[in-house]
Amino acid sequence: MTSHTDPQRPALETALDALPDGLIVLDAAGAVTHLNREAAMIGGLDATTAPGQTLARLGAGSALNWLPVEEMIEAGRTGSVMLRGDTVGAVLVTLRRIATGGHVLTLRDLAVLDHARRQAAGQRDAAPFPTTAERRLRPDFARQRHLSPWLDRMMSRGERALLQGARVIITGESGVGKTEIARHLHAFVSNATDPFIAVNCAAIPETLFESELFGYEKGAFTGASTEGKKGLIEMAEGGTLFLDEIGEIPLPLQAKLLTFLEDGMVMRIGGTRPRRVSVRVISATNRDLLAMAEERRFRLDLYYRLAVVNMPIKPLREVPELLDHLIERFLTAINQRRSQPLDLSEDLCARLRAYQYPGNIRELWNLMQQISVLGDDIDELPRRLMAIDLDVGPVRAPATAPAVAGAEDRPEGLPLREALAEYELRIIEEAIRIHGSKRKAAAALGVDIGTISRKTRKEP
Ligand SMILES: Nc1ncnc2c1ncn2[C@@H]1O[C@H](COP(=O)(O)OP(=O)(O)OP(=O)(O)O)[C@@H](O)[C@H]1O
Repeated sequence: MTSHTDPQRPALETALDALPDGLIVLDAAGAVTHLNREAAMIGGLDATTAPGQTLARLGAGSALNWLPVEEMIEAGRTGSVMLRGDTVGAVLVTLRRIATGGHVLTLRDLAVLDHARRQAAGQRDAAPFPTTAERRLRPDFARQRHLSPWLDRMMSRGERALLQGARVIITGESGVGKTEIARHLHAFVSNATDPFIAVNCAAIPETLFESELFGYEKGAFTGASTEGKKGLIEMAEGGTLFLDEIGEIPLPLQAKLLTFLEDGMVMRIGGTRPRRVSVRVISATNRDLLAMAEERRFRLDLYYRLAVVNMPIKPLREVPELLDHLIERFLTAINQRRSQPLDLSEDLCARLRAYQYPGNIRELWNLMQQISVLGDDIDELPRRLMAIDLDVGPVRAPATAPAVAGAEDRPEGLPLREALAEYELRIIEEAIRIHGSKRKAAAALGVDIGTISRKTRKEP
């Protein structure tokens, strides 16, 4: 290893930061001399303050319990040990002594090794495996449920439903975390090796839908593989099939999906023999499926097969306790990648809290990454954030109006679309009442004044 004054060091550090495994080097006194980016990610460690610290001090409050490694060093032992943490999962740490009298530690995330093992065994996954940075950003649902009784109730509802074998549909605006919730529900009821197959129904071209979902037998059509191919439903055998954006599924395919949901049998294209497949189905949408059913664009019988239990997820702007937590969590994640920690000014924090996030959690993460790049430069920061009038203050949804109009929440006797319009009007009127003018209410709700005027105009 090179010393701090070695001119080669920046190049070497860059190379160490590109390693897929975590690497920590300790000197003979047990102080950290090097800690690469992956080690900071996997271990939840702060790379900026690491040099010179002992593992015991550095590890206090980190994502992993480092005690077994400290004990090995103290006992003069080397070898491998498995560490665990709340949000990190299992990490294999290997300790070796080096000629300087110090130690080198490598950190390998077991989830990555397990994924590689399954790939080698031919059990391909539909989605590429996320990087450690992405996985470290995965929601800390235990903490979030503690902070938000509403989220806790909703998650418990989903967990109970799956335990009882009922199908769940997760509804809510884009970016509220429907996919993450589906992943959590899957993990809650499955073994670690059970497949979770996420299908984005909006992303599959209509012509390929049937073969992707149901697979085909060899020679089923020109261009078909000579081996035939399992569809995504079969790939989810023994695990969970997550049908995201279910509202986008083409009508003819809806009938075929309905048949599968009713009898659990899959017929590949060109096949003659149906196969029984045992999968749990979770679906999600940001569309109003009942309104689509009224317009004959979504089959009502399919809706009732999929939506035994509904999990309506609130937009981020209506869950301020989660917003604060996420700002903090994303800031920590950003700082793990920076050499100089990002310090958010009070003004910027207030803006991040007041903003209405039409793109929800995805937009918050995107904004925070932009801020990390642009710094506190007012001229450069996204205009939508800087246009907020902080004197007006944020409007959260009035307590009288439910945040998401779930089927069970709608006023007696009103069709869903009218019920939604009525909720919207209530929220707007409440904002006008709180802020005293339509202009201020528009600013607080993050819409333009024209929208407020139009929606509050009384029909003759
Ligand atoms: N509870 C959460 N805590 C932290 N990050 C979250 C949480 N929920 C979602 N995210 C992050 O926000 C982004 C959007 O989440 P996700 O894809 O689950 O939303 P979605 O509702 O499924 O969106 P879409 O409807 O567009 O598919 C992802 O980067 C995800 O990791």
